[in-house]
Amino acid sequence: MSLEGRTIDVVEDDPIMGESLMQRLAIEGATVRWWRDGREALGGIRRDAPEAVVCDIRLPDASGEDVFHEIVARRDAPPFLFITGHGDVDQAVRLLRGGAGDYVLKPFEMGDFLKRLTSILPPRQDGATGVLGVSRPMQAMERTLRKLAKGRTTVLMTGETGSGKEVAARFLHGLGGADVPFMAVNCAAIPANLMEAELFGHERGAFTGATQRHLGYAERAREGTLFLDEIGDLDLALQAKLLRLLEDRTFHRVGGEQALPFKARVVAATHADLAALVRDGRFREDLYYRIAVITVGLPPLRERPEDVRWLLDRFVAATLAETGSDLAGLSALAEDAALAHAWPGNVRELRNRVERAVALSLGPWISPGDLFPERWAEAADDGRMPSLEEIRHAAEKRHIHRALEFTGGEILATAEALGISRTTLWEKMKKFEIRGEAD
Ligand SMILES: Nc1ncnc2c1ncn2[C@@H]1O[C@H](COP(=O)(O)OP(=O)(O)OP(=O)(O)O)[C@@H](O)[C@H]1O
Repeated sequence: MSLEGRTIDVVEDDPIMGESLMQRLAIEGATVRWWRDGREALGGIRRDAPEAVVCDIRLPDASGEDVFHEIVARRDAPPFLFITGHGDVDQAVRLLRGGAGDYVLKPFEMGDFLKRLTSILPPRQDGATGVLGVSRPMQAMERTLRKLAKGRTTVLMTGETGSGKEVAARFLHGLGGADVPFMAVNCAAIPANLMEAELFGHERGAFTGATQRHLGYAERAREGTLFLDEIGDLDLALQAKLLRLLEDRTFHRVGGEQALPFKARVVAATHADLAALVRDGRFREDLYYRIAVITVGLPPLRERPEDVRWLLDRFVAATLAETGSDLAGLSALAEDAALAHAWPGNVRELRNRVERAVALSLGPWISPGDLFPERWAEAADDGRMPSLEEIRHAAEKRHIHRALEFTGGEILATAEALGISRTTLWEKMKKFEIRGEAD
């Protein structure tokens, strides 16, 4: 079994050991990131969600055991392969009991190391990832959703507005395969007094104006998905009814006697801090625990620059095709401006900006001013035409970033891929203020 395409983080302070592990794992086809102390490792592993971690037990600022304990407390924690000296074997055995994957004793033979690492890796997921995003956190999220595809476990999607909670819910729904409905209900948009009848339906004559039987969302969802958006805005009385629906998996139409079976999966979404709403008495604690069993967090777009590029490419291509525009595409400077932007409205904002830019750009290339007209208008100086040199530098910088990402930050491989020497690459990285992940 090869390491082709696997994502592995190495936590090692020894430069020689670190470099040789990086090289060997890259040769095996893995995407590798290297962290040199505990603090760096904690941030990096949390952000990147690798499939496995190779970790030295002794680090300058912490022990590998500390790093492991911090990470293992998280859901979907990757397995650890510890590198230990003879003096640390007791500790390594303790770690194994605590759930670490395995350990190798220094000095070790590379073949044995690779075999052990391969054996602790989680099985490959069927089907390609990269539907929701290409960044590591989004790929990890996709893997989680694929695991949840079968069954009816309730899932809570959290994340800032526009980060893609509904898109992720629809993706999960689509994984189910069957041709069943996805019923989306915006709990913030429906008035509280109408919500019960909307959700559970009503019988004829249940109240004034109920001239016919009406099937609610819960019933129309059949064996599909009931997507409850903005669940934090659900009225307290309705929260009690929703809890009963989830506990008993039955419901009554308003004015109905008969208990009807509820067969759908509930996916709830919120951009609010539900735990805080529970503390304020605005959300039932029992319902909170019932729906938060599996919580999937959508990271804000500003924390995943790889997805900014990927989404830009997709949205620009799609919008050009849809509108029949003859624009050449996004300029390198516009992409840089997009990468520097904080995207408070997340993917929704990105999509809107692209659509507006395509509609308004005078071309041939979409400029930073097309994407961010408000900023362009404010800074008169910026309204000038970029020089050829600026365009060339921006393109070079962007391409070096891409190559570094592609090789997992491996300098030699990046230089080779770009057809320049290692020194030239270093010089350019310095000039463009690019920090290598592995330097
Ligand atoms: N991974 C993605 N790929 C393509 N488009 C996406 C992706 N994520 C979000 N979008 C687009 O961004 C917009 C907002 O997405 P979505 O409605 O899923 O966000 P949300 O988190 O549910 O927002 P809100 O909290 O405001 O309801 C939609 O137009 C959607 O098509």
